Amino acid sequence: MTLDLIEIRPEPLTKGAFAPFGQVIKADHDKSYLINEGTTRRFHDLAQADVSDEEGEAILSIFRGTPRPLPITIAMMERHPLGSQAFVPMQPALWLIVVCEDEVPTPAGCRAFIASGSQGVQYAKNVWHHPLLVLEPTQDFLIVDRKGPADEGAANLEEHWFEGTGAILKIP
Ligand SMILES: NC(=O)N[C@@H](O)C(=O)O
Ligand code: NI
Repeated sequence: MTLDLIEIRPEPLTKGAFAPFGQVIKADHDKSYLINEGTTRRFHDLAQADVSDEEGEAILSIFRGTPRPLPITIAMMERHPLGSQAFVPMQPALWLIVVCEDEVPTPAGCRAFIASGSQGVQYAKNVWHHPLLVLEPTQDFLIVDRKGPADEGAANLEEHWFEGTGAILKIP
């Protein structure tokens, strides 16, 4: 079966452009102050984890991403109905983000962003996004998201697979 593929060109990640989907996590000087006798600059309160629904608690993990085959094809989107999910890169390499505002995601409704190695994001709760997309052989990310009660199963992961359609990311 041939897929009906559209092309999406990633746009540069900015706070304003990403605002409908969550927050950009970046060392923003305006939100910083010196601590530790002036030896450390704290970039304070850049994003707020939203994980407490249904007895959730915040956890920190590391995702070691590896590239998908080229051309990167977006065939599905996912979301976490019970909590936010933050990705903070642990090395200076570009990476990709794909999100969608629509209640039912479609390839044409997706927006793609290219992020620098000094930019992280937090997807707001229940925002459609594609699983981690990296460009280097391995890219580590610090993840802040939600752990729920043992019996909740996959309650915090909803997937939507496109049927017969998809999007190819045109990487600059
Ligand atoms: N499934 C999982 O833990 N990872 C995804 O949520 C993702 O956004 O990469
Ligand atoms: Ni996710």
